[in-house]
Amino acid sequence: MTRIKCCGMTRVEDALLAAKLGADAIGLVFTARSKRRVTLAQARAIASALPPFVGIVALFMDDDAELVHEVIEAVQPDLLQFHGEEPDNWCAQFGRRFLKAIAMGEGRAALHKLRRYPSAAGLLLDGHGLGEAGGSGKAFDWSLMPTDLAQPLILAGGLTPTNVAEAIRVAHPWAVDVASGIESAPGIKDPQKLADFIHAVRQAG
Ligand SMILES: O=C(O)c1ccccc1N[C@@H]1O[C@H](COP(=O)(O)O)[C@@H](O)[C@H]1O
Repeated sequence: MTRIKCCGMTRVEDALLAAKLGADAIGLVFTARSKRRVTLAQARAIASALPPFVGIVALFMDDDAELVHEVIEAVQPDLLQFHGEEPDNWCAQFGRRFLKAIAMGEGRAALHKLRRYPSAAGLLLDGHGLGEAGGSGKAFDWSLMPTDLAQPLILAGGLTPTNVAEAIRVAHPWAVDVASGIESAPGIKDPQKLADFIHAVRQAG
């Protein structure tokens, strides 16, 4: 079964709907580089409303360690996600499980970076280019998804209710991660797209 993370939640009602429809995790974005950035107060409200067994992932992109510490203290996320050029030892300094995102916009050239994160609990392959922020709706060539890595791989970038089944068929990821493909505006989730996305993933197996 392919796990599902719905990223860029800014409203309690959207996070609750994702949980009700069967999302395994929701993502909260804290980096100032995002249109989906949440305040600590928003994040706390979403985190405390979520039912049990739905994970909370806190996303950063080349941010100060101080911000990461503040979020850990205030929100108690289950996982951290680092989306920038943070090295493995920097990501590991918080003593928390983390996902490391790799910008696959560079194509095959980005693949060697996957070996640089032995401490990561999982590797997230996203469609954006080096230096660009994620959450852009850009897909990459799913056939580049490696099959020989020990860590679970999460597929992200430009996934939608329409293309996610094909993405799973080609890439066989442990999980899929979506932000813009289930939105009506940045940070505002569309209930129908959310339902269609989760249904499409569950049908794909
Ligand atoms: O969502 C954001 O605003 C964001 C900002 C900076 C770094 C990462 C971000 N989101 C991540 O990007 C993937 C792909 O997004 P999309 O589905 O292509 O819109 C998303 O799942 C988040 O993990």
